[in-house]
Amino acid sequence: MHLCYGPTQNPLNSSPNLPSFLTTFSSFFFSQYQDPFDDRIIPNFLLICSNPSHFPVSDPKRSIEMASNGNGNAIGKGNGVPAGRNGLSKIQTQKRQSGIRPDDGAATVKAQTIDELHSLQKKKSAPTTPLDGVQGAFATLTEEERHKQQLQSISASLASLTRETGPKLVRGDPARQSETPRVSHAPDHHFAPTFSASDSSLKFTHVLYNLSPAELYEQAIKYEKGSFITSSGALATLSGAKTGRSPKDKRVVRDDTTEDELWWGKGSPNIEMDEHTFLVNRERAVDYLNSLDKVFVNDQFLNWDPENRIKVRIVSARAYHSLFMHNMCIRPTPEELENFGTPDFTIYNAGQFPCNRYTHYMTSSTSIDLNLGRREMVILGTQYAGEMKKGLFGVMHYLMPMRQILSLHSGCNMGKDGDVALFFGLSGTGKTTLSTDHNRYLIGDDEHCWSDKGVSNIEGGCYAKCIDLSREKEPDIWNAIKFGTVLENVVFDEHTREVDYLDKSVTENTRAAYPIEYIPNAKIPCVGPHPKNVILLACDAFGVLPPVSKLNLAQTMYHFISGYTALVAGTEEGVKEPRATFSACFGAAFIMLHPTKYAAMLASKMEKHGATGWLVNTGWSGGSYGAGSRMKLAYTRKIIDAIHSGKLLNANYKKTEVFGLEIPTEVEGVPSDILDPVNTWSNKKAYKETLLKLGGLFKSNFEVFMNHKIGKDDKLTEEIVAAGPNF
Ligand SMILES: Nc1ncnc2c1ncn2[C@@H]1O[C@H](COP(=O)(O)OP(=O)(O)OP(=O)(O)O)[C@@H](O)[C@H]1O
Ligand SMILES: O=C([O-])CC(=O)C(=O)O
Ligand SMILES: [Ca+2]
Ligand SMILES: [Mn+2]
Repeated sequence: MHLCYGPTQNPLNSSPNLPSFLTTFSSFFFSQYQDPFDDRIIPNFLLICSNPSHFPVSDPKRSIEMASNGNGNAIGKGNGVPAGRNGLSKIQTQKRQSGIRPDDGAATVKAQTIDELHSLQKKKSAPTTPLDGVQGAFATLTEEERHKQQLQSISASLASLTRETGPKLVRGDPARQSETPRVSHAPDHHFAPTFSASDSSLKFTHVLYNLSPAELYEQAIKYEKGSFITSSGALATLSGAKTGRSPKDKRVVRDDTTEDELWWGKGSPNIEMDEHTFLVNRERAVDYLNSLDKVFVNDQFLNWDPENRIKVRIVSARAYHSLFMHNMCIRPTPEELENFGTPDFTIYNAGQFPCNRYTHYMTSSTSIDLNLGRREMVILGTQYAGEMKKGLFGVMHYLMPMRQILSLHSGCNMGKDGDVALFFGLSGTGKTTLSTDHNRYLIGDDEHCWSDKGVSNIEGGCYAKCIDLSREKEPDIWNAIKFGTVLENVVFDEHTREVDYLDKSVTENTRAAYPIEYIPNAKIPCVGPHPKNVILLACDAFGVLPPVSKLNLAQTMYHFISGYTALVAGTEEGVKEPRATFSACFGAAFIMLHPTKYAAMLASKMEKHGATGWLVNTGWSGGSYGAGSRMKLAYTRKIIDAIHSGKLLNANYKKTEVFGLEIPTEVEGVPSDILDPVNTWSNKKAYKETLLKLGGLFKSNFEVFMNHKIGKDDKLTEEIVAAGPNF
C-alpha cells in the first residue's frame, strides 16, 4: 500500500459559507472541508489506495500457501499417498511435478527449493516496478533503461571533479549476491584504469535508492550499532558524538554572487569559505562515500506549493540518515519519482568521516559546507541528522526570497474555519508542541513559506523534542512515535524496549522524526490561506515577560527582529542550561540575507492581510530559571485557544512598564494573577531589577539594527525602534 492523491471534490461548490480568501486557492487545497470536524480528521485527498498493477495483493499465483504440519491428519489416509507395509506411507523418492509436497498433503508450496520459497515471499513493488501506461519523460523507457539513467545521474552526483571516471555504481543491496553488478559510469569511459583512476573507481558502490522505512529498518538494525526497534515500533538510533547542530562549523561559499547577495559579517550565521576549500571538502566526502560498499540515495521534494517545489537529493552512508530524510522531506509518489530527473540541490552526508583540520577555514573536525552556486552541501564530522534538515532550510531562506516568498522558522496550523496561525520561535520554545493541536489542522511544525497565495509547509514531516514527553500532555506526538518514526538518542529498557522519555543520559535533545501524516489531523497537502495570527514564542528564562501580550505591527517587527528566547539546553552543542539568546527572525542560524529583508516582507504581508501579532512566553513564571518554574503547558494551550477563537482580541488590556506590552486582564482557563508576572514574584525588587536587566539586553542587542532601513521609507524603521523597551 502506498499513499496517493485520491479524487478531489470542489469544496467551493459544496461549502457555500467558506471565507472568500479561499477562492484565491486551487480548490484541491480544501477538499477536507467536507469532513465533520470531529476528533479524527482524515483529509479527503490523502487516501490509502493500492494500485493493483503494483500491488497484486490477491494474486493467487503469488500467494504462499503455508503448509500446516498435518498433526491431525493420519498420513496415508485419504490424502492420495498410497499406504505401504504396516499402514505406513511409502517414502516418496520422486520429485513431484507440483513442487514440495507438504506432509498433510492439503496445501502445496509452489517452490522447488528453499531459495525459491524465499523469493516468493517478496513481490516487486514501486519504486522499482514500472507503472502501467506511464506518461511523462520516461514513458517509453524500459525498466532497465530507467535504472541506468537513474544510476548515471547518481554517478554524476558522486563523481570526483578531479578524476576522469565517476564511481562504479550498482543498484541494490550488496548483501544480496544474486544481484549481478551492472556498471554505470558518468561519463561512460573505457573500463581500463587510466592515470587518473584510483582504486575506488575499480570497485562497486551499491546504491540503495529511496528505500522504504521497512527496508531501512533492516539496514539500520543489521549494520548500524545502536539501532533498535522500540516497544511502540519506532526505530531508536544514536547520532554519535554530536547530539545537536554545530552552527560554528557551518561555512558558506563566498563568491562574486553571494558576496553581494548574502548577509556577511557581525551577527551573520554565514561564515565564509572559498570555492576551492569547498571542493577539497566535497572531494573528501565523495571519496569517503565512494569507498563504501553502499550508499543511500533519497530523491525527494521540499515545499508543498507546487509552483515552488524544490527537488533534493540526499546521499548518505547511514540508514538512519536516509529514514530521517524520508520522514522529513516530501515523499514523491512512484510517478513523481519516475520523472524526477536531476535534482535542484544535493547533500553529501559523510558525517562519520571528519574534515581535515589543516584545511583552510576549518576550526574543528566538523564542517557543514554550503555552496549555493553549485547547489551542493557537504557534511563532514557530524552525524546529527538535523544538520541536513536545517541545511536545506538555509537554502530555502535564499531561494524563496528571490521569488518574493517569505521563508519562516515557524509552525503553522489552521482552524476549521480556515483561520491560519503561525508560531515563530527558537528551538525548544514550543512550535511543534503548540502547532500540534488536536482541535486544528496541522500544516507543519517548523519550516514554512508565505507567498502571495498563502502558506505552505517546506517539509513532509515533524521533528519533535521528546524530553519529558508524556502521553497525557502531548497525545498526538506520543501516538506518532510508532513504526517508521526515527527516535534519536533516547534511552529504553533493554528487554521491554519501553522508552524512558525522562532519561537524559545521552542528551537533553532527544528527538522524534515522523511523517506529518502520523498526526491524525494533518492538512494534506500542507498548504493554507494567509495567516490571521502571528504568534511569537519566547521561552523567557528570566520569568519577566507576560504569558501573553497583544502586539501592534511595530512591536511585532521589533520582537521578530530581536528573536529573543532562553535557548533550551541541547539543540545546539555546548549549551547546558537555559540562557538568554537573541536570534534575528527567530532563526538567525538559518537565514541567508540580512534580517531586515525578511522583516520587511513579514511587515508588508501582515499589514496586507490584517494579521495580528502576539508574544507568548512559554518559559518561566514566578521567578527566573532556578527560582520560578516553567509555564504550565495547559495554561499556554488555553492562551493559544483564546487567540485562535478571537476572544483574546477583544479582551480588556493594560500596558506593562518597561516593555510597554498590552496584557489581557483575563484569559479563560488561566489564573488571572499569573497574567501580569509582577504578581507571581515574591520579591518585587528582584522582579524590577530583572525586568530592567532584560530590557537592557534587548536594547544592546537591537543596536546593530538601528541604522538599517526596514521597508521603503524611514517611518516603519522609526516606529520599530520606538516599539522596544523604554526606560
Ligand atoms: N508552556 C509550554 N509551552 C510550550 N512548550 C512547553 C511548555 N512547557 C514545557 N514545554 C516543553 O517545551 C518543549 C517545546 O519543544 P518544541 O519541540 O515544541 O520546540 P520547537 O519550537 O518546535 O523547537 P525546534 O525548532 O528545535 O524543533 C517541549 O518539550 C514541551 O513539552
Ligand atoms: O535543527 C534542529 O536540530 C532542531 C530544530 O528544529 C531547531 O534547532 O530549530
Ligand atoms: Ca520542532
Ligand atoms: Mn526548528
